[in-house]
Amino acid sequence: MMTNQELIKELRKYRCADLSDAMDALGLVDKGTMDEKMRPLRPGIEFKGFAHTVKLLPKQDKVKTCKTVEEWREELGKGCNDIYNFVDTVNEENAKDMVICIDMDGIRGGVWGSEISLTMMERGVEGVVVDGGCRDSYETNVEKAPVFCTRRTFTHAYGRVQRGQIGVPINCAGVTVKPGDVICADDDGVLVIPREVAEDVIQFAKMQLEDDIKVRTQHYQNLGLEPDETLERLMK
Ligand SMILES: O=C([O-])CC(=O)C(=O)O
Ligand SMILES: [Mg+2]
Repeated sequence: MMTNQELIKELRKYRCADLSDAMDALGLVDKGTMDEKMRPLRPGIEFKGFAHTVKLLPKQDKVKTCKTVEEWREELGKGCNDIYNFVDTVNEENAKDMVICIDMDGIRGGVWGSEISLTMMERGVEGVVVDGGCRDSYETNVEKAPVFCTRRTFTHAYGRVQRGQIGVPINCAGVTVKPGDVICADDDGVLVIPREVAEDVIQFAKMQLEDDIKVRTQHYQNLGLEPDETLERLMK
């Protein structure tokens, strides 16, 4: 049995493609494959970590009509206190290797954005996977925030969702994610590897990547290309 730290260090060597092929080898074809609507906010985001799950629910109460900005500030503050109660379950002690996974139950709303990205980057999370919306997308990319989401939107989460549960199994882009499952994200999408099979995938992923590097190294030579970091993943 590997420690989580040993496991994640090893899994970070592999591409989602290698890990997915390894899941295939174990008979788990597409069991952890999130819907392809789950995309990185920009090319080049890659991370792996352990799921911290958040479930939000469709808003039940009617929204208020505010007549003054003071009234609106108070109302929005109340709404945010409700929706964002998960923020303080993440801190500098537990954030390392954590991937926040949010299920918005199919509701529109930019629960993620350029401010909460900075909050979570300060705390030290590995990444964020939102089955739902991210807004302030341009700023979030300027900040180099590690965000995957199924939609971009300018809308807020206020008036659209409300508090659900934290640390329970969720449905995230078509896959059941349990707290502690391994979340693997790169330009191809997001793969969920249940913790209980995560050590078993390694030998198969290693085979896939070793074979790939061998074949592609030959192509690089044939084409007169300089080797790059994609051929050096196993040296990390
Ligand atoms: O209001 C929110 O929390 C979502 C948002 O726009 C941000 O994080 O910048
Ligand atoms: Mg914002």
